[in-house]
Amino acid sequence: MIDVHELTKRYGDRLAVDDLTFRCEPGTVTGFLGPNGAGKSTTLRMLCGLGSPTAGAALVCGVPYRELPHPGRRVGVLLDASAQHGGRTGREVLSLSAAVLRLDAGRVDDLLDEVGLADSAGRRVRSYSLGMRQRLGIAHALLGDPEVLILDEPANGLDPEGIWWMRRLVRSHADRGGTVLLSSHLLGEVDRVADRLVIVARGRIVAQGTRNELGPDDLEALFLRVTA
Ligand SMILES: Nc1ncnc2c1ncn2[C@@H]1O[C@H](COP(=O)(O)OP(=O)(O)OP(=O)(O)O)[C@@H](O)[C@H]1O
Repeated sequence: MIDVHELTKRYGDRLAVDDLTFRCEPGTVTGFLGPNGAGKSTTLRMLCGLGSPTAGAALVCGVPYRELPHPGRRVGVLLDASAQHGGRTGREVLSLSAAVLRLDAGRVDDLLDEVGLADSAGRRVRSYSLGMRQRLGIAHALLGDPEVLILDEPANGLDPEGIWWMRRLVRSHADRGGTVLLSSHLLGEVDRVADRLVIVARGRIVAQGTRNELGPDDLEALFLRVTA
């Protein structure tokens, strides 16, 4: 469960997030859409404890992220796939986090396999392509088998097979009762996988609901209309 309530973030005199309220229920995928600079990443960062709200609340599993006793086992986060240390191998990145989460080593190998990095696991991350970093970031998010996934542009850099795989992964996570909040500029992808949409512009929600609730327009037309 994700609960964003009257969430506001101000940087100096710039209002990046302006009084957002929405909820993501277990068993659903929520697509979080908006033009560049709309406030999506700022919102996701606050949900993951990487920034404090100026006002309002960003709750995951009922509490602010920083108050979760075992966050890696509750919430899987992919915000910036390039944030991993370039001098570590893919396997080292996952093994370090697996040790923190007290997972057995087999989990790392299973995930490397699942994300298609088994053959590159011994290579340093600095030699990875963008798509490979993205796959590693996804493996990292899944490591603790969390109920909530918060993913910022997860398809970034993925090849067509990777995008297909990502869509299935997100869908099956929700179908097993998980909660997914997914930010992306790929409207067609979001349209295929999301149960609900939250569209923001200039820090404010300009539309939210299921596709049916949002009317018959195709998503691109709807997006352009509500964000204009
Ligand atoms: N650390 C910061 N200091 C000052 N302003 C910031 C900071 N981070 C973000 N902003 C501003 O907040 C607003 C929202 O930015 P944010 O990165 O959340 O948008 P976004 O919807 O994720 O955009 P994009 O689709 O381009 O990633 C922008 O005007 C941005 O310039």
